[in-house]
Amino acid sequence: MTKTMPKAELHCHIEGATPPALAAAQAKRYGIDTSAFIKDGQYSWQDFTSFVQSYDATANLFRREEDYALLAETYLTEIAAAGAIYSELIASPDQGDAVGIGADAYMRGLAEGAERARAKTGIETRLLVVGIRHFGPERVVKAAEYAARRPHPLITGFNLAGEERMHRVADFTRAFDIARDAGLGITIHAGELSGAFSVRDALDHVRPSRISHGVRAIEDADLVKRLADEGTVLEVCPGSNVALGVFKDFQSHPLRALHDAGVRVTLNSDDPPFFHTSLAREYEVASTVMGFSDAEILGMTRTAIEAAFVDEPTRQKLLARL
Ligand SMILES: Nc1ncnc2[nH]cnc12
Ligand SMILES: [Zn+2]
Repeated sequence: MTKTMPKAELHCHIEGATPPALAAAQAKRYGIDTSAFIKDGQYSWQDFTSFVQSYDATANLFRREEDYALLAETYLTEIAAAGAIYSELIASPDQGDAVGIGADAYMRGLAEGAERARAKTGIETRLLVVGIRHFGPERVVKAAEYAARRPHPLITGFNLAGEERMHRVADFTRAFDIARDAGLGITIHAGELSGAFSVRDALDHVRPSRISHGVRAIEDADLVKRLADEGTVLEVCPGSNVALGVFKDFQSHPLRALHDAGVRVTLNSDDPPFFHTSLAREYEVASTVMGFSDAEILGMTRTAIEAAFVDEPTRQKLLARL
């Protein structure tokens, strides 16, 4: 029974967590037509490329610092009500620039929302600055330089997301070196749309403590062993993987195989309403469809908090709540 279990999430894109009802309210506020990407109250897309287009169109519905506070407060309050005690949100300074308020106001808004949710529910939140792979290495370096300035105390990590099939991981080593040298936690999207090679490249060139997805590593037994030996934590999103067709269904998903091979795995929602899921549903599916015991699932939550990009006192406080 996972409903009342404590939960933690390391991999959720904040704009990708926008409830369609909130998207509709924002669209009304700004007089934006959403019929191209919201149909019958659901986000509409067919493949990863059109998912990114819907994602970007939704992201553009948030235009003021207060909008971002509302978005973060709404999502964090929702998952706290489902038992989440910790959340890391993937946030893009490029998006703050795209809507014209700049990265600082964008991050301040998200942090304000996180603070409101914490005051109401106790949920602890951190923000991960993300570089967008299909914007190219130079723009990702700029995102890393922004994060390296440590512009907000809640910003504790750096990630790379976007179109995994563009460029090579090696093209982004400078961005990750800048982020790592600034003391930020390092994670990277790999092994989702591209195969095992992209996970190996991530380990070789970026040396992350975590990988967003990483699940295609299952195609290479030696790589699975390497992940287990090195203790790299995978931020696995089964609902996202099935929705995007990375695996055809939950029964074919390698979460059980990775877990039983000793790889440290966690449960995450990625872009929950886009993939018709939620953090609570990921926990429920892990239990009722993938057959994980309550103890195994609690272990995944523990792993998430052990791998969280937080200070030690906060980590200990969170571990004490498990
Ligand atoms: N699943 C995903 N993969 C890569 N980039 C993303 N941005 C938002 N969701 C993503
Ligand atoms: Zn993701």
